[in-house]
Amino acid sequence: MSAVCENATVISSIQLSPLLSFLIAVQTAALASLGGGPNFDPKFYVDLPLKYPLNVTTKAFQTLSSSSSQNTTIPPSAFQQFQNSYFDEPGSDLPAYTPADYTPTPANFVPGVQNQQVRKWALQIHALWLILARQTAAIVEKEPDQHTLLPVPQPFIIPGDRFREVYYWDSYWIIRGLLVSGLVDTAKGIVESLLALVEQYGFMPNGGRMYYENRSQPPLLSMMILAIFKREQDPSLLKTALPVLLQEHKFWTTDPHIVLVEDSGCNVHQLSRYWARWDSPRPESSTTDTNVTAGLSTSRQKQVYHDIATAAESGWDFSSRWMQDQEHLTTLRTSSIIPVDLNSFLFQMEANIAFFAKVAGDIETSRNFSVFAKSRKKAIQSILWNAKMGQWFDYWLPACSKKGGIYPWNEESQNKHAFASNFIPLWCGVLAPRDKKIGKIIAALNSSGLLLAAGIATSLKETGQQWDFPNAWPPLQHMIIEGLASTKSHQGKTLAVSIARRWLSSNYASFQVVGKMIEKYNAQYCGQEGFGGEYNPQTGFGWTNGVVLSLLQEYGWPADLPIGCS
Ligand SMILES: OC[C@H]1O[C@H](O[C@H]2O[C@H](CO)[C@@H](O)[C@H](O)[C@H]2O)[C@H](O)[C@@H](O)[C@@H]1O
Repeated sequence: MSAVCENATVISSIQLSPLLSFLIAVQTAALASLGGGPNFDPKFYVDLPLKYPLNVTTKAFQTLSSSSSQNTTIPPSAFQQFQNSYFDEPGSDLPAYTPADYTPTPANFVPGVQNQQVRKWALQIHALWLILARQTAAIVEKEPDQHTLLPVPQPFIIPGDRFREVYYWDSYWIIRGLLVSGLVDTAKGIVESLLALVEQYGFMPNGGRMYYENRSQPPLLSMMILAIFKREQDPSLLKTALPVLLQEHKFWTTDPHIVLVEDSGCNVHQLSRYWARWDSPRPESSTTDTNVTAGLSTSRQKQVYHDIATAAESGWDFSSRWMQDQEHLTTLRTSSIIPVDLNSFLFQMEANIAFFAKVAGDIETSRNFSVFAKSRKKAIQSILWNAKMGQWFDYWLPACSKKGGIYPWNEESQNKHAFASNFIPLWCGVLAPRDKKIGKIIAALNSSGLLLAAGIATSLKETGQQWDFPNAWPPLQHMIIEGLASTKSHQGKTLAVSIARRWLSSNYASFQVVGKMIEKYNAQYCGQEGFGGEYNPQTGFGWTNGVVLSLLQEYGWPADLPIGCS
């Protein structure tokens, strides 16, 4: 039988807009002129709003570049002057906004929190929504060639710091927190904005910037809608969202995201992978990516750029999870991997669509999606589940597929390293709450080495990348805690409470020292922030706040239980 091998893969890349091409040139010039260092952030330059039309600004930049002596380096003072004269501050096109549904002390707020210190902290976090709420300035729609921002119809909550725009998967935990805070209309507004973006693009971009149009992020839109429905029981949002979710589902289940794998019993399964439509440096990190691929052949560079952008689509940018040698970005293989979490999220999306369609009275769609969910569950259990090890593993596609693009299955192609993602299917309801496998999964999690004093580590490998050891990310904690709690296992439920308490203690202790909430923490040591990756740790922080409020709502905090690091 003839085989199709990896080097035959075609990456179709979308076009870079003239505005982005220009801002990348500015970013490159800024690095040369101002020098690098830990505070140089390439994203800053592609977020700069232009004061004047693109042709005027480009001309001024050309004049500045050609007037600088010898090579291309512009003197720092001249660069700074150019920046001040021709650009507004990044984020100035996203004015702050006070959500109309905000009150400083919401009714029935985290009722189970009896400890007054913890209640005070919860209210401080609640107040942070005011700092993180934004709306699109009217000028963005009026002058689209001067802003990289994607305008959206409703105000939204940003993660914080350098993340000045709306993000896809972050919004799920932000919405969970907003619902605890009683900001239901704000939560609905975010969903309305995301639905508008999906209608425009056919998928939800990574975030609200032009440079995120080449990829998506972990697909949690249907979960945001479900969270609001659980609170409000109003079917109207489900009905409006249904056709848009069908569009999103198509994006994830057609070429190039769809992958076919034949199991040992000759059954062919459909699963999905991450795949960015991009084979150049990411505009927001162009100078960084160019550095990573220096010295590689052009075709290798394109492949690495593609797998870098694809890792950003996974939300895990970057991690040894996607690297062939567990160490170097040049060995990323992200687009040749079938991820456990992505397929579990899609199972959840399919089950949600089946439910939403039933509520909307569209019985045929509901039946079809129940079948899709059932088939995906079967595929997850056949290709990704490992009965011996009691967990699910990502499947690394063998280099060659059979004719028809069908990949063979073999156990060695499961990536047996410990990652927090190996336990995400529990959250997505892939198993029934009383499934016999649950005991084994809890044992596997307990012996994985990932459960540490201050949370669940992302992996066991310390690569210096942010989605690796010893970093502990809020969404991963929350999904595993809720996954364990959703089982009928007493042990699972007890473990969920224990992880939640340690996580809250660590976030609390850090907040008492730095006065801020951080995007990621250190799983090893209580109260310490995370580190590594291509940017400094960011504060704010949307999903961190959402997870804390959601856990406090669920578990409360007894009056006599101390919080913080003991
Ligand atoms: O600028 C580098 C990368 O930054 C983002 O990724 C990280 O922050 C996001 C916002 O909190 C989060 O969703 C993601 O999981 C983080 O890794 C961005 O999403 C990337 O696309 C971008 O390249």
